[in-house]
Amino acid sequence: MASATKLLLQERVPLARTAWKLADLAVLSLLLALLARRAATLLAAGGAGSAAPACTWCWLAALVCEAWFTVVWLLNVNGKWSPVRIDELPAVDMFVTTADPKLEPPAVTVDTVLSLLALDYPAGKLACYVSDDGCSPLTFFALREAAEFAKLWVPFCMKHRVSVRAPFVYFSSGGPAGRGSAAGDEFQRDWTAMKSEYEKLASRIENADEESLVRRGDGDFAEFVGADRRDHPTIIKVLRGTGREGDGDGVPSLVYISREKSPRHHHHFKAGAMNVLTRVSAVLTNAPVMLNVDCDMFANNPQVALHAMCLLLGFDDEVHSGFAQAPQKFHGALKDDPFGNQMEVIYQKLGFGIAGLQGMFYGGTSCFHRRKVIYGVPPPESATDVQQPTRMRGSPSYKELQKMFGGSKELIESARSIMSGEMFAAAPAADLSSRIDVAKEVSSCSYEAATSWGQEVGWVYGSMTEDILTGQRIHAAGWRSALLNTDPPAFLGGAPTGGPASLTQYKRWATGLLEIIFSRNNPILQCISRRLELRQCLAYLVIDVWPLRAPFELCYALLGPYCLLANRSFLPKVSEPGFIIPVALFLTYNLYNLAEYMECRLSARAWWNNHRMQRIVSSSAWLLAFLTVVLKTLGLSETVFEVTRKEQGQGAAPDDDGADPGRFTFDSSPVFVPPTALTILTAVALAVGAWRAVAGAAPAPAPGSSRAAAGWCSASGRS
Ligand SMILES: O=c1ccn([C@@H]2O[C@H](COP(=O)(O)OP(=O)(O)O[C@H]3O[C@H](CO)[C@@H](O)[C@H](O)[C@H]3O)[C@@H](O)[C@H]2O)c(=O)[nH]1
Ligand SMILES: [Mn+2]
Repeated sequence: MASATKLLLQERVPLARTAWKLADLAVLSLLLALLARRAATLLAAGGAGSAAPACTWCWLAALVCEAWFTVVWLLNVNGKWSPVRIDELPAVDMFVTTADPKLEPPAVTVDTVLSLLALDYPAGKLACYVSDDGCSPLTFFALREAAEFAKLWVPFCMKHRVSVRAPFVYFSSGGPAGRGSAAGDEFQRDWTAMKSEYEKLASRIENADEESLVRRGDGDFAEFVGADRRDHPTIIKVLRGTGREGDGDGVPSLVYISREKSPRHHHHFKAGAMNVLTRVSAVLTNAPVMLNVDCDMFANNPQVALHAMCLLLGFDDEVHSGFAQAPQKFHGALKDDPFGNQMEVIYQKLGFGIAGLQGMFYGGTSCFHRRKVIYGVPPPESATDVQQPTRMRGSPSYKELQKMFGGSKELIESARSIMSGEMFAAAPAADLSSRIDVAKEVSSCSYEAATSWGQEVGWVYGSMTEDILTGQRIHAAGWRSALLNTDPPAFLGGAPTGGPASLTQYKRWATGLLEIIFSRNNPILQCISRRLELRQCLAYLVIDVWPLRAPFELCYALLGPYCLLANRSFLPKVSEPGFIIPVALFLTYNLYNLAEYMECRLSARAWWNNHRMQRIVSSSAWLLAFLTVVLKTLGLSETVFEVTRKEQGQGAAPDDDGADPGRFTFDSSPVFVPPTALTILTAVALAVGAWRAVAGAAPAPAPGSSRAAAGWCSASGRS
């Protein structure tokens, strides 16, 4: 039975068929009546011989046959009597966010969207929604073209069981040869045709020009005329799908959304975009499961949605999988991780460790959520928990729902159905285009005013790292999360290349994490007042304190040069017995670290690169994040989400100028000032120390102290 409390990996849902059962019985009674009549006639004929049938043996034979037919009918009735529903997979709404056509080329977004449309999952149960915070006619144009291309691409992927369904990645990974058993003539032909279609698509997207698209102003682009990305009404376009069943050609629905923006309203960056996606999809398809990916995170494993269902439906108790998060992995990653942003060791060591506590953090992308979890519903057995807000208990009234979800009647009705826990509800909307007005209503800037959106409902506002904050709220409600670790990896994305982009990303993360610490959502408070487990709370703190590490590390890094310059020491001297302790610590700590990299099958070079980046990040990105949040707290500045630049097929080849893409580059950003200053200072101090050691070898105490300090400075790996 489908029940809210117990969902299994497999389900038997009985179907009601009363009318059919009555018909079964009617036929059966008629058959029996026929037999009775015949038997009676035969008996009568045997007795009186009066109204004897024309042919007795014929009647006898007929009786035997009809008796047999009755038996067959009975067997059939038995077989059909208690059927169950088959093919019970819940619907999934898939969200893709993009924010800037320059930093996030539309071709990248298109690749991601196509990989989602071609997932191995019933097409009628998938719908893909793209949020475009850039309000870009180019992005819209690219998606419109992709929607056409999908009609060829999806059937091709299904027919030939294509393994990677992001076309750019697929076609750049070589020719059709050696693609499994299907590599026959037909495959060769289809492959060549498809490649040429894809190249046409890519060049149409590449050559599209914003001005002429808008100037031509053909119907589709009318709404983009004069639209400023920071100030424009909502644009929603149904690119595919006149209903839950898509267009009936086996390709899921696709909807483009550029939410309303106005300078008078804070748009809350990605969190705001996700909340609009949540509401728009609620009034269109209202799937009980939602997947979200960044625009550069394509589905690398076409079965990922099926795998996710194993986690979402497979536990005896759904509390174990409020959401299923796939590890962030990167495609075309640079060799030996020069910018320390592939996070493999962090994922395998810390991530898998946390998966053993209350569960993996929500990472902002590559995650399947239950919609009701996003709506703030606590896990079943805690429904009566005293710590839950009253309005979450039982079934909330219309008024309560209105306070939480806002004024849209349609949204409230859809939320009610979701909160009841029904995973297999029937499709609400027949024709997506017929509900655009409702969808626009719920995506307006003012819709969230005086509702729970951004607080207890949806993606939580108030941190640049909205993912960690939102996941933490879910854990604090008592849910656990599951790790979706598939082989091949579920999703692959791009890691930023280059020093500046990488440090900007680290700075944003650190800023957001510190914002969490300084807010009412601080994990310690959540642990005390809600259901965030203590060890999970400590796990959140491991990353939340990133920016707080900066002042301490900076201070420690300054001690070395200071001691060298001032000819003092902050470590035991070589001659002292305590000297062995820092040396042993230094060696053990680094060996421990190196061993972790070895165990994750990474090179010593990768270990060194990561170690180096850690020191750079700490004295640059984390330090600046620390200062940014201090300024924000003092009300002197605002924090801003700086989008990471994405490149198509990144990491594959060196830059145009032939430079090594792993080489560390700088720009004029203030983020580089502290580490550069520190490096210069250390170099000077080392020179002074060395000079003193050589020139002043006579005065007894100095050399030991300088050497120990110098050793420690380079030991801490600062570069
Ligand atoms: O105003 C905005 C800003 C960003 N985004 C989207 O947010 C996503 C993530 O942005 P990106 O610049 O790629 O950030 P990353 O640092 O790579 O993202 C990681 O960290 C973010 C939190 O800092 C999470 O939101 C992401 O999901 C997670 O992958 C992208 O799809 C953007 O298009 C928006 O939709 N609106
Ligand atoms: Mn990203």
